[in-house]
Amino acid sequence: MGLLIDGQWKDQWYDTKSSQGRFVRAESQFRNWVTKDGSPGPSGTGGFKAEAGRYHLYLSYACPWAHRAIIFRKLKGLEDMISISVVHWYMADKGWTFADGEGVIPDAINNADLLHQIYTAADPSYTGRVTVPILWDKKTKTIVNNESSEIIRIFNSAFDEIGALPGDYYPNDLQGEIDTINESIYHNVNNGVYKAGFATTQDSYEDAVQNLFTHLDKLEGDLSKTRYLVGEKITEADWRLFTTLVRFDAVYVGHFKCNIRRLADYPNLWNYTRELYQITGIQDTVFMDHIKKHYYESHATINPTGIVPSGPNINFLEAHNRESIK
Ligand SMILES: N[C@@H](CCC(=O)N[C@@H](CS)C(=O)NCC(=O)O)C(=O)O
Repeated sequence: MGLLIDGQWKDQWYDTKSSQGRFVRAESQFRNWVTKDGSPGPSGTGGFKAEAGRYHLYLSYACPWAHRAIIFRKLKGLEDMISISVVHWYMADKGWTFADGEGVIPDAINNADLLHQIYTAADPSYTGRVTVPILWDKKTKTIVNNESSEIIRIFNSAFDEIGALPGDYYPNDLQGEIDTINESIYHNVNNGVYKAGFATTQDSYEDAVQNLFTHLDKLEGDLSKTRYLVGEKITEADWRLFTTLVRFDAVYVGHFKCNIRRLADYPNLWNYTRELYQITGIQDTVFMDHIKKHYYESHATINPTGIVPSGPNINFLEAHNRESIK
């Protein structure tokens, strides 16, 4: 684990000393948008028109943020239009790499061995974390965007006129509600598990884990009343929650010590997770092997032996009961 400083790689773990043991996630820095006509999006500069074959996604199958992008590429049928590379699950002193391994898809665009080479290819003096996902423009040879919440919005609509599948997961009339739910779930659940797992003091861990379960309990209640987070339609908010829930019992309960309850102990959340998992194509986006090996092997400060637990056995294909909830 490390970061780039003025384009030079430095191997260092997250600094929690300056934040009293709390884990604070850094902001993503590349914030341009691909749009239908190449005009600028909500942030950054223009020049990135939606074109088949022009863009490439750098992914990790382990990472919940990258998983959002994999899901939207699948839901919107963008697989022939947007090519991908997939990093190795093991992230250590060199950061993410393209070392040989099952499921790894080498970088055929920039021929990088290490993911940080993609950041310096875009900006030779880049300072910041080297994260996935990354949306790369083959034409101008730069990073368009490295923020998953924006990459999924790009995929949701920018390619609609050039052959993307129908489906709007961020419809106009629900945007306010989706944004509000996202904001809470991001801080308390998506990032909440990391705040518990990466805490380096007992107090910061306890604050984080209690807060996480307060919010999971609330979501359990909400999902007893509505089938999806924003009512009867699956939206972006559901997919953003899904990538954390699908990892919960396999990784967050054990490795991140989020063990007050398991997902399997929440009837509504667990049925809801299985329903989303069973939607056409979604199970092909879940790589449990990369997920478990990444967390348990890569975080040496949390799990120094690198032993990956054998269990739990989770059957995401078991029938769910969500049709009964309207
Ligand atoms: N805000 C970013 C976060 C992405 C992120 O933190 N990805 C993790 C993998 S799960 C990563 O690449 N971490 C490497 C690091 O922080 O050095 C997003 O949502 O795209």
